[in-house]
Amino acid sequence: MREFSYRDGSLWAEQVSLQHIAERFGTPTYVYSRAHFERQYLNYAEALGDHPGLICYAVKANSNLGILSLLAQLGAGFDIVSGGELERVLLAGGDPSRVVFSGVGKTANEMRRALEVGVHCFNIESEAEVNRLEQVAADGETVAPISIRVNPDVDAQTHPYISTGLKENKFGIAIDQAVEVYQRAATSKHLNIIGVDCHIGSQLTEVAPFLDALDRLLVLVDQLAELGIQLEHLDLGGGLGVRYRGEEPPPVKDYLAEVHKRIGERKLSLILEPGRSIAANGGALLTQVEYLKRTDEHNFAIVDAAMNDNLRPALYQAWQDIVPVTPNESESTLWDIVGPVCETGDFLGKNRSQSLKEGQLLAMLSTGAYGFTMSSNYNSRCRAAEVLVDGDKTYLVRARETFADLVRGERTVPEKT
Ligand SMILES: Cc1ncc(COP(=O)(O)O)c(C=O)c1O
Ligand SMILES: N[C@@H](CCCC[NH3+])C(=O)O
Repeated sequence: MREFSYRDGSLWAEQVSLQHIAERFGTPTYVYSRAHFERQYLNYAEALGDHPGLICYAVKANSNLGILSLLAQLGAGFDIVSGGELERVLLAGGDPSRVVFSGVGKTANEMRRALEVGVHCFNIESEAEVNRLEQVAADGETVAPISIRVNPDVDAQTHPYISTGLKENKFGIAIDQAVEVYQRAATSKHLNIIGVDCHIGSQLTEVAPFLDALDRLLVLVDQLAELGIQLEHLDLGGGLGVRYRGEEPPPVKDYLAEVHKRIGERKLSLILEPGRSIAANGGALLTQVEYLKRTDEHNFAIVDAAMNDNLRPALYQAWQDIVPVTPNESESTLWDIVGPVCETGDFLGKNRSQSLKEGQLLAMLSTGAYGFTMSSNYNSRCRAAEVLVDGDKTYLVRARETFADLVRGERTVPEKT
């Protein structure tokens, strides 16, 4: 996390101290580093080299308009999974012709809107979806560009909840049925087959599973070419994993060098949909210690951020570093760092060695991806503020929610008559 570092005994994001951000915007607050997002995106774009291709940032990782706009300004493409994400991309100035639309449950309305704005491609996940998209395109007297998401049945060797490329997962079309679905789609004058895609899982720290999937996809690409179905692109889905706690993901350029070697002379452009590796280490969740509570079993530090702000520890038992904004020299003890939500599973970190005081500020690191986007209002908690740091400037890119936001659209009912 190069952009988050200690200076003069305190933690900074780029040229702004987190202490200053907490004083100005309160806690809990997500803090993002613009430089990190830009560097990570450009790392992918540069690794494409002279090969044709498109980096479609996975909006689900962090969909704040500030983040999407800075990526749009760099010419990024976007991978979306809902109509809401599409509208965010458009509002942020993203180019719809660089958007790929993934997801197993696209509604007819979402398809219509995506056709209207001209997305690059629909990543189709089932035969039923082929039929629905064909109908929507026919009704609109247009042609929908499509790719079929195949499920290559490879083990991504990641957490089972974020593994998506095995036969038992709900995603994609089994690779041994893909030819049949392509042939069916090829009969339609309202569908234009342009690609193939897959996504085998997230937080992969080895390239081998990606390359296994690629090898299987290339067999399919060649088979389709023999049948007269020539694809223009191959989309390998999400990006590499990140370092949360000692993981060492390989450099993107090594990964893409292997990919290009395998694609060889085929006239295929490459699409990637990285989310986590662009966003995760560009964010920190700032929180304040409310209470210290010691029991016979445990020391609990109750902080003002909770599972509704960052669900990853509760959902995946994920580890993310929690560090003091201003470290002190006192002796450390083990703490469970927990939130105020009424759930035993509401923790941010367990058995963390810290020297803590009430009122102290902590930063939960590596929370730029799947942090705010997975947050909720559980326990009627207002969602956190989001602040983007750019050098010595700070932008409040999402105001902290208020009680009025919490109850917007709700109403009470009259007394029973
Ligand atoms: C279809 C698709 N593309 C891209 C991504 C982003 O993956 P990652 O954040 O691991 O780069 C995901 C999420 O895992 C996904 O489901
Ligand atoms: N939400 C997950 C990643 C899921 C990716 C979505 N396909 C995480 O926080 O690790």
